[in-house]
Amino acid sequence: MDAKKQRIVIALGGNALGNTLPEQMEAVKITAKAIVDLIEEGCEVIVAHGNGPQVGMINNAMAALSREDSSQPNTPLSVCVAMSQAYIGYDLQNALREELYNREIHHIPVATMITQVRVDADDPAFDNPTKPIGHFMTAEQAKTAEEQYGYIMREDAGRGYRRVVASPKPAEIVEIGAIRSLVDSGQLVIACGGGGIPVTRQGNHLKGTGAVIDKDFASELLAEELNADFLIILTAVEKAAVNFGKPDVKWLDDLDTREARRYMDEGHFAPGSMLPKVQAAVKFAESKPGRTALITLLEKAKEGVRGQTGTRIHQ
Ligand SMILES: Nc1ncnc2c1ncn2[C@@H]1O[C@H](COP(=O)(O)OP(=O)(O)O)[C@@H](O)[C@H]1O
Ligand SMILES: NC(=O)OP(=O)(O)O
Repeated sequence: MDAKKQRIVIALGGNALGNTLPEQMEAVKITAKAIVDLIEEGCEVIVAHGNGPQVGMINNAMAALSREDSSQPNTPLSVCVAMSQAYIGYDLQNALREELYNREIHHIPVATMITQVRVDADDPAFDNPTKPIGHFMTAEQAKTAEEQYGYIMREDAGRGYRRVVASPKPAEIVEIGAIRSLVDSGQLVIACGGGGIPVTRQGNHLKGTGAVIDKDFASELLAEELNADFLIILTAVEKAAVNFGKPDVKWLDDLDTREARRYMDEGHFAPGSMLPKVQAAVKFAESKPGRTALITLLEKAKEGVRGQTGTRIHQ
């Protein structure tokens, strides 16, 4: 009998998708290779992804349209998240299909699930926007965006200014039943894109809400719900570090959740970038014995699964 396949939820970060339309079309080719490598290793893979640059771009375009044409009401941020899921899912599923075919793998259909994620209407995050979206701006451009459009702008880790929006925690993946059916039938599923379309429940009605959920937390919930063995967060660094950016930087290979919590308390992981990844990794590792989270570079995913690199977080 075949050994049980390792079930892996992969969370793709910004470098897996690029910042512009042409960049994304190129980036997804490399991303698809890394994902299909894992399938060839014998893993069952579910793909989730971010949308920060894309949802900002879509939101700006829709706002410009409504400024030009007063008959066009502005598009809610939740609808922009839905648009970003479809746009990114389109590029990713095309690239994955092509890569599977290039390797003569014809039996795995690829599907993108438009995914709604319920959040709590009373989540305190609605009163404290923290999630950076869109492109980076200079201080001058940021001031103009604040004055002209009422955006809330924040400096982002020495890289420039970005708009920030509310980022409530994911409470429930609405389409989890459909996702599970597709995954269990052997399909390669892209789900919870951009953290999921944020909705609140009003009786039977799900109402879109103006926020962008962190894809690290949504991917963690997806991994728990699908009873995954592994949560892999693919980003722009091979490992998480303590004393990041300092001369005495120490790259982390293997951490138990107590050590990870200690490093978080000591402030080693930047909020809005590495901190949510480590928080999501710890939550997943503590959700059930045997579950492991891995943070590594997109290009190192295969070596990471083999235990050869990345930061592994376990109980
Ligand atoms: N302690 C740390 N160890 C490693 N990287 C860190 C740390 N703190 C902050 N970072 C930064 O976090 C970045 C990853 O976060 P982010 O750019 O938000 O990722 P993504 O878009 O892939 O979700 C890394 O590229 C690195 O610059
Ligand atoms: N939604 C989200 O977390 O997007 P990024 O990963 O691009 O920040």
